[in-house]
Amino acid sequence: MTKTTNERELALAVLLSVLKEGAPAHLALRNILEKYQYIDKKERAFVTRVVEGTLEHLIEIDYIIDQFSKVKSAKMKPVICMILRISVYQMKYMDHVPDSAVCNEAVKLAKKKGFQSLAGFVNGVLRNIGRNLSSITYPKEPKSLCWSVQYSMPEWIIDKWLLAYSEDTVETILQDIQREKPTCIRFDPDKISKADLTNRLLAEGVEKAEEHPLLPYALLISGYDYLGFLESFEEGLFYVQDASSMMAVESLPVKSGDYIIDVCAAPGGKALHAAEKLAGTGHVEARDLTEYKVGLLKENIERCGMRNVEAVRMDALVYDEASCEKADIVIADLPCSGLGVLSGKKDIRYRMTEKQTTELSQLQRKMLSVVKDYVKPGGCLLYSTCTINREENEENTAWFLGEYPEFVLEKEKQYLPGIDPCDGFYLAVLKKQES
Ligand SMILES: C[S@@+](CC[C@H](N)C(=O)[O-])C[C@H]1O[C@@H](n2cnc3c(N)ncnc32)[C@H](O)[C@@H]1O
Repeated sequence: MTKTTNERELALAVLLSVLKEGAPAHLALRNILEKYQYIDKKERAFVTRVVEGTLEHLIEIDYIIDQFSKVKSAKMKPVICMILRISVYQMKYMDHVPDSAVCNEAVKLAKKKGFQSLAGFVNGVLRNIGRNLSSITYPKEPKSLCWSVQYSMPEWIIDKWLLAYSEDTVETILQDIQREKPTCIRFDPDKISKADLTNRLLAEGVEKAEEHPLLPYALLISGYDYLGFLESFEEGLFYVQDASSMMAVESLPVKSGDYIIDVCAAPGGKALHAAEKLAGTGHVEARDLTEYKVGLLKENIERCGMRNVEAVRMDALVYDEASCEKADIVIADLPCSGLGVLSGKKDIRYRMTEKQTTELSQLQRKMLSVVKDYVKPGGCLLYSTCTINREENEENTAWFLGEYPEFVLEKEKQYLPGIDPCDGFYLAVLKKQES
């Protein structure tokens, strides 16, 4: 087996686990890169690029395959379909890989995976695509179909956004989602200065580290292999988090000594950020539903060396009498459709359905009506999601204010990808009146 085949085989394994078994892409990719730590930086970059690129262009790739294959992609054996997909991605988007090499490797991989009898089919479809790639015609209308193929976004999502935002805004969002972006990290200026952290990162092999335009304690970094390998990460000197998500805690009136409950806290971005704002005082109770999630919280608390935050297993849907009117701040960063973070999590768009977004908005309402009681009079409830779906955001906040007039809206902001310099994110700060 050649090294090249090996990389494609790893990409194939990740994509099958994502698109066939429903594993989240970032976790499936991380697991395989951790398992194959011995492969070099270039090979790891190839696997990452093929996985992310194939997901990013999946609808377009299937459209291309379906132009040249009698058996449509939806009807193919999953392994064969996925081999064709990663191959079309390389042919269309990786100029340095010759089409003939892509075809040969695809045929070898099909045989290796036990599909000897379909090797000719794979070869025929790919050679045909290779010959005609530059003359493929794309749909021109309706807009949602045209953009669906161009930006590989399911049509129902585009239709939903077109109802909420202008055409220009929707196209800006779609373009931004396809753009390659640096990773955003948060650091605690009380622990390390920006200059010292930047120097550490550059010394550890990160190519670029720049201040984020929204926040002085956020850096945009790029040109690294795997963050988990960096000593500065292991030492807890930074936390990977988008700036929009940092704006949630940044919008809160956190003061020394506050008691804060984060009802859906894992993996801990906002809980740890709030604990940092407390500067060693007060207490953050970081809750989540399962032992696994509480484990993730504990890992991050430990790595960041925080003492004023504690991970607790608790169901946000079940009323906790002991918390009634105890918290200065309740953070409700609730499960959502994730349609604001499609740039980093490229697979969400293929998993989420319209029906699920409605179910999620109902779930969010239920959670809010339970956890609102934990806020002290005069305290605040933060409601946030990483989606740009109005039903889960502004509409839920309007519903909440109608149901619970003891709360008033202090702040509300919808960040949009491409319009704001960050992911899509929604936040509402709701203050509970004193009387
Ligand atoms: C958007 S994520 C939270 C992200 C987190 N606030 C952060 O900043 O890192 C939503 C979380 O809600 C948790 N969750 C889902 N249902 C829950 C429930 N019934 N009770 C508590 N947590 C729940 C999920 O496990 C997930 O970790």
